Amino acid sequence: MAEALRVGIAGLGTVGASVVRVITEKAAELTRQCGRELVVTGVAARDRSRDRGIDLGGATWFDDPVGLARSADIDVFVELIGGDEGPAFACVKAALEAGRHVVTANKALLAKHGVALAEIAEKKGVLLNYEAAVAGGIPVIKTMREAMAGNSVSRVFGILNGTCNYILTRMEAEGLTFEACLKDAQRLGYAEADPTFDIEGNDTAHKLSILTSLAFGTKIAADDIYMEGISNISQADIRAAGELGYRIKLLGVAQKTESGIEQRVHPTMVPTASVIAQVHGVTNAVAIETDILGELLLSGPGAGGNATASAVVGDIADIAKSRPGFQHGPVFGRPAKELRPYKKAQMRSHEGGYFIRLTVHDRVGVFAAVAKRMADNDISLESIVQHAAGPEAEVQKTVILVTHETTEAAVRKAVEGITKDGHLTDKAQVIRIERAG
Ligand SMILES: NC(=O)C1=CN([C@@H]2O[C@H](COP(=O)(O)OP(=O)(O)OC[C@H]3O[C@@H](n4cnc5c(N)ncnc54)[C@H](O)[C@@H]3O)[C@@H](O)[C@H]2O)C=CC1
Ligand SMILES: N[C@@H](CC=O)C(=O)O
Ligand code: NA
Repeated sequence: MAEALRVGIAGLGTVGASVVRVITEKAAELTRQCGRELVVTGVAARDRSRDRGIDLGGATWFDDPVGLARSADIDVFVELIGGDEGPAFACVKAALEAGRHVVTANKALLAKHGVALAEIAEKKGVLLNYEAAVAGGIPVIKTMREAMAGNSVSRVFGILNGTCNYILTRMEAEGLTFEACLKDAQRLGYAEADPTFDIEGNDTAHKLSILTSLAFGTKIAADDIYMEGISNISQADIRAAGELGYRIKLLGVAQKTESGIEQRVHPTMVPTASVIAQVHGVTNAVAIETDILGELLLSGPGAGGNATASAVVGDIADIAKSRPGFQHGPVFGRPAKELRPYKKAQMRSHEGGYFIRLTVHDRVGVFAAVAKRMADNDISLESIVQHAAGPEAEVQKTVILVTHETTEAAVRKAVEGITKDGHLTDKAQVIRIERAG
């Protein structure tokens, strides 16, 4: 049997501790599958005395993750610290420069430094594996990088953040508040160390930027993503969506358009009957549309210790099985130096349907004024619903408009006009509708 693969793990939190547990509990099966043992020879974390309920065996403890990254006693360095700079960046770079294979679950790091790190990995002839960084346990990186050779992707989109999908699902199903659902997501180990990254869309954007690069062969451009989170989605939006046959999901979407690549993250109305609308709780889903394969939808657990550890251990096992000259190819599917510059499509030219919820004064002429602003901007309406609006029902009404296909620029202009007309009692809520199978 080949020599054992020596693994160094930095970060022993939700994911790190689960990875150690899986490697320990599944040792015999992993050895059979990889043809060699996986042994954790070194670990680094902040608090040495904490009881994590895991068996670290004879692993050497490092207070400094960079020291572990450079250790001669590891073959693969696993980064599970998090963050796009600081210790995570320093130790991944150090490990690659020292010629160690790297496995990471850190999408924030890859969104910012992925191309530069890939260049180092490719120069050094080592692997940089990151399956856990996008959609947790779903094998979407392997699928896009290895199983779809020759396919040209036109659109990739999905539910990429387990915390947000968990919050939206429970708000709808149980009528709970946003805050209560977020607290539970944190308790269950789904949320980022700073949960604003989840709820404001940054985490989805980080993941989307990686998928965009794999899909279109472009450099990662996370800063060019249009982004809106779910923190201002209310029970009123969820109810209104339901009445009109939609469900609200936080989607990340990357698609080819005539003017470039559109990358956007925002709450989205998807038809209740679509498959993606049936993706509940912490589950993620990624839809990929290509010329050869057609439409592919992958779904599965997107966050949490076990789901994420499954992807991390899969990446380590790939390294255990790899032999020089028989590796899975470049980090982002094409050699890092050959990734093309990313050409951004402006959000104002986005085309699609829109849901617009207006809370208006209940007085003569308001409905007609709203309809006029729509017509002035060439926006044709699929439906208009008017309701009494909550406790102020005597004096205000809710008007919900669903548009046919139009442009973002037209909708923004119409809503600006309606706001200027002075009929609104609250800020207009605009949610994009996505075509989804
Ligand atoms: N929790 C989840 O469901 C998922 C997490 N991820 C990613 O996995 C990574 C880890 O996430 P979690 O385990 O949830 O975070 P966590 O906060 O539970 O664990 C992070 C660990 O890193 C340690 N750490 C911090 N600074 C350190 C330093 N200077 N040296 C050594 N250790 C240090 C902390 O003490 C902690 O043990 C992050 O990049 C996260 O985005 C990816 C997919 C899912
Ligand atoms: N915070 C993330 C963890 C996985 O990437 C999420 O909720 O999806
Ligand atoms: Na994954």
